[in-house]
Amino acid sequence: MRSAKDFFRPLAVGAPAPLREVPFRPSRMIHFFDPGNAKMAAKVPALAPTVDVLLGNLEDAVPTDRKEAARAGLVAVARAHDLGGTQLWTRVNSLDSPWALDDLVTLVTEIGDRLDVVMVPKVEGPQDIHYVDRLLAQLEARAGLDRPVLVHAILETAAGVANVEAIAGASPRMQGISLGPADLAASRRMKTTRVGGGHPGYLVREDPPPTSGGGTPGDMPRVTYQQDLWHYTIARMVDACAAHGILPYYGPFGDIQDVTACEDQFRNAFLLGCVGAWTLHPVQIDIAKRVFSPAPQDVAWAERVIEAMGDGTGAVMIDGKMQDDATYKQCRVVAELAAALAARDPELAASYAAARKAAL
Ligand SMILES: CC(C)(COP(=O)(O)OP(=O)(O)OC[C@H]1O[C@@H](n2cnc3c(N)ncnc32)[C@H](O)[C@@H]1OP(=O)(O)O)[C@@H](O)C(=O)NCCC(=O)NCCSC(=O)C[C@](C)(O)C(=O)O
Ligand SMILES: [Mg+2]
Repeated sequence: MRSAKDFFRPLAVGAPAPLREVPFRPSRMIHFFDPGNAKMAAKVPALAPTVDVLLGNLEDAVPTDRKEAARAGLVAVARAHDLGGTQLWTRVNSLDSPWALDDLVTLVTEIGDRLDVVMVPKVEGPQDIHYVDRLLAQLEARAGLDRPVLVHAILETAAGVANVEAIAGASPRMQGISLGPADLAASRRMKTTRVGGGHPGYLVREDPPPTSGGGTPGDMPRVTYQQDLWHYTIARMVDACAAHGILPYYGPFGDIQDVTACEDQFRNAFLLGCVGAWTLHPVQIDIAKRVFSPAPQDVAWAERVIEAMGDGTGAVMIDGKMQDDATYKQCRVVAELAAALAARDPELAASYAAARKAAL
């Protein structure tokens, strides 16, 4: 553990100073593409204005014999296109793989000035972040970068979940954490075979009605309620991130055709505190945009409460509901998120303005 007084010191001579706060930039969807797939890479200029984050994926889903092509493809994409306000992230290969070192060395020295965040898969504890932290500092110094590349961890091992608080606070570079439900399920020896989402077998059944003679509880029709396999992990991840001032994300939803269940999973994560999710296919982009942007009527309500609460202390009644210092804080979360998103999304800004007008 570094001493508190050294925490914000650069880890290499000539490396840029670490940031004191994670800048809040819209990241409702982290859109995955394979930079070694020429057809997908060709879509980058058209995709960029439609997403908050474009992520060149080098890890799982890129076959072994195309790892180098994916890395080279990402360098080419970053050099060829100006992505405007859209962030460029990458997911490098896992730290125990034969590719991770070259991924980091090549990307930071060749396109470090274009790269906002490096996503590190299969993080098991703070030691993984410390390794990447020092290496990035050395590479930033070599590349002459004037701002640090941030780090995002994927929570996809049982050890990673057990250490999530320490991972979140391991470095000032930590930008956020995403759930990695597929690898996490395997690591935990869960018996699912999916990427995120629920499972019909994970349920609670209502109590049997009182028996009056015949029949056993096993014979009676009873309603069942499917439960959320990921609730515990997401809630824990959100707390770890919030406690350390970094951002939590849902991660991927693999049933591309089931847009309804995707929206449900994304919305649960949004309500619990996540700021975005991964989009694996273009059909998921608008879902994430819709879900991770506060609804116009919620924003209008939040602004009304903020106005009525003045300096944010005391208690008032609005439409039969008590408002006080704590509801004021919740409303500020919603209103501040809406303002940050609207600054980058004129369509959203217009829908907020219309709801504000209707609420007058
Ligand atoms: C699922 C796949 C194979 C279906 O790809 P497809 O071509 O079969 O689908 P399609 O519906 O036929 O595609 C329609 C059009 O969209 C294009 N397209 C399709 N996807 C994209 C995309 N992402 N970005 C840009 N364009 C895309 C595709 O090229 C096609 O273009 P066309 O109309 O011109 O022919 C494809 O969407 C894909 O490869 N997506 C990314 C998969 C990926 O990155 N997986 C890894 C992340 S999840 C993960 O790693 C787990 C985790 C965290 O680690 C853990 O839980 O452990
Ligand atoms: Mg994974």
